Amino acid sequence: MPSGLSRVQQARERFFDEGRAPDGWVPPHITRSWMRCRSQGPRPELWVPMATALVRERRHEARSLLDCAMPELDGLAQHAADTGCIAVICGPDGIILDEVGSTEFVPKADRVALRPGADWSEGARGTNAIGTVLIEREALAVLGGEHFLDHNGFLACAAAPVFDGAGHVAGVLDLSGEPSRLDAHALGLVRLAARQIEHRLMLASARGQVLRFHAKAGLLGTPREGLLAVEDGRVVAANGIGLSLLGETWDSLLGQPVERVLGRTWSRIDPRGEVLVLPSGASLVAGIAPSARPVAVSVPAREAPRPAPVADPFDTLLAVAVRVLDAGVPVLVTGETGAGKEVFAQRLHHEGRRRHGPFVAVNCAALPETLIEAELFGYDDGAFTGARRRGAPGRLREADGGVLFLDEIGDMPLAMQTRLLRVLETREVTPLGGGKPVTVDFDLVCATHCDLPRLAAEGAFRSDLLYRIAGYGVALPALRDRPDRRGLIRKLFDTLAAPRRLALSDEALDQLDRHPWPGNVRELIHTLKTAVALAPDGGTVERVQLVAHPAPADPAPPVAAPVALGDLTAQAIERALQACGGRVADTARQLGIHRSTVYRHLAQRRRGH
Ligand SMILES: Nc1ncnc2c1ncn2[C@@H]1O[C@H](COP(=O)(O)OP(=O)(O)OP(=O)(O)O)[C@@H](O)[C@H]1O
Repeated sequence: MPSGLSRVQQARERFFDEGRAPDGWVPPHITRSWMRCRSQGPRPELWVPMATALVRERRHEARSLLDCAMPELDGLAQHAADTGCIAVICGPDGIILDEVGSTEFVPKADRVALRPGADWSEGARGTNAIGTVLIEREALAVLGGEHFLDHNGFLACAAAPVFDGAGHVAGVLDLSGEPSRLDAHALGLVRLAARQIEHRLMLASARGQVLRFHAKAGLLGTPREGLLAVEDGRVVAANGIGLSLLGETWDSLLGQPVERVLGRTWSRIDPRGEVLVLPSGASLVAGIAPSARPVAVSVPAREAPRPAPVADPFDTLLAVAVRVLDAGVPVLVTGETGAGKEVFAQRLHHEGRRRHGPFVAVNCAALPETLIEAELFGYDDGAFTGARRRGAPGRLREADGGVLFLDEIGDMPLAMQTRLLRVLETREVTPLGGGKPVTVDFDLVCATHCDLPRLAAEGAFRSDLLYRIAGYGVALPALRDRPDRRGLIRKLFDTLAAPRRLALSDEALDQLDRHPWPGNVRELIHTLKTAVALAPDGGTVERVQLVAHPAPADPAPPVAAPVALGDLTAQAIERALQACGGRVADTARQLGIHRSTVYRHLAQRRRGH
């Protein structure tokens, strides 16, 4: 379908390498989207699957959209299967709710997580047909290299918004395939199907009396008619066709007295149809639609077209934790470094009741003790003399209405623990400098690699705070203990290797599966990235380079006692810190460890451990 792929290539070079606007080289909606995506900064490289139970819940929430879309999806399924594409329907947040189409394309779509439960908003995936439609609010195509992220470059997608009667996007319908397979009619097809879904959705859900109208009498009663819902003499909903027939927009029309729009004679309209003379002098044929009724929900929601993947402990833990957090209970996530505690917290936010509020993450080990108080609780104008004279609200207040994530909570100094406890008890924050207390409302997620009950027993952590933050505990398993380890390794490899079309040999998979992974998923991702970087395009990774770690089951030699290892790590960090002039980021890079490990070391040094 795309002609001029090289133009896109040139546009990419202009934009990504030279920082120049790609105007005229790609369609204007692509330019606008690239600009938005660049200003948002980097996005996660990997897609973390949504728990199956949560996908089911999303589908239940969107059941009227799905019921109304089902006839169109069934219609598109055949077209998609014949052309080697898939058709998907998403909710208003860009989460894919259902997919149908070519079984041949599904595994390829899977590589980039184009599947139910995945988030295809622009914020998550950069420029793509679904996410860009949600922002541009019109049907459009995104072809090959027009995708913001390189690894989506093998896709060609055409999508159209589905509007409800108030002009909100209720969902997005999308056709996706490889550029050579998506035909020239795809955009017209999704646009037409989206209109039909809107028509059905409006008839099924509009309040009041629904009027149908068109300039041509023969189109009355078809999905190409205009619809207007009237309640208490005012317009409460309209479909897009109705707006264009009347020359209105949702903003100009909703809430208006119906006489203003349709003229005095509107009340004479009957079900058989009547000629209506508008205040503008134009005439339309109008009738009354059968009374609105709630959409039938007896049809069971469609299940995802493939069997559920091997049980992912992350998924199971997440589904329960979301419910607990949504009930206002603080969640404490524990697990080894790199096990995915922060990813878990982000997903709790993303899938919980506060998903539209902020996600504010504070790494308690990364903040110098002198700054942590101001950073968390904020300060009033004049609380400090010198550089920053204006006040700051503090991270706790920034989290209002959202989720506050306190990472490495075990490293929080005792004085700060006391203040935090007071905030959690009173739900009020008092900024430094004696300002007035401000009420805050957030859901709390904390994480730690420490044994908090032991710290509490030793007096290094307040036990009353421990009870407050650990309303519900989630212990993330280490990678070596995960039953789905092989599947996870393969999935991460496939995602990272997709742009290079690499395969992973069974021997390499066995080798990865046997490794003890003390650095958990973080170490696995680094290892896979290195393997992918070293392999030739289109080849097979036969062996991977692994750092030698003593396997946990190995009889450990006496010198490798954990304490001695801990000391060795501390010495290595100290040496690297010295060599890097105390710069944490450089130190972490030199040692190939995460910055938070260095910060944690510094925090322990501060506390004299
Ligand atoms: N289930 C997952 N799928 C994909 N990537 C993951 C998953 N879990 C973790 N990761 C990746 O592994 C890395 C480490 O994850 P994260 O920072 O959440 O771990 P952590 O337990 O908070 O580590 P630390 O205690 O060292 O801060 C990140 O790059 C993250 O993107």
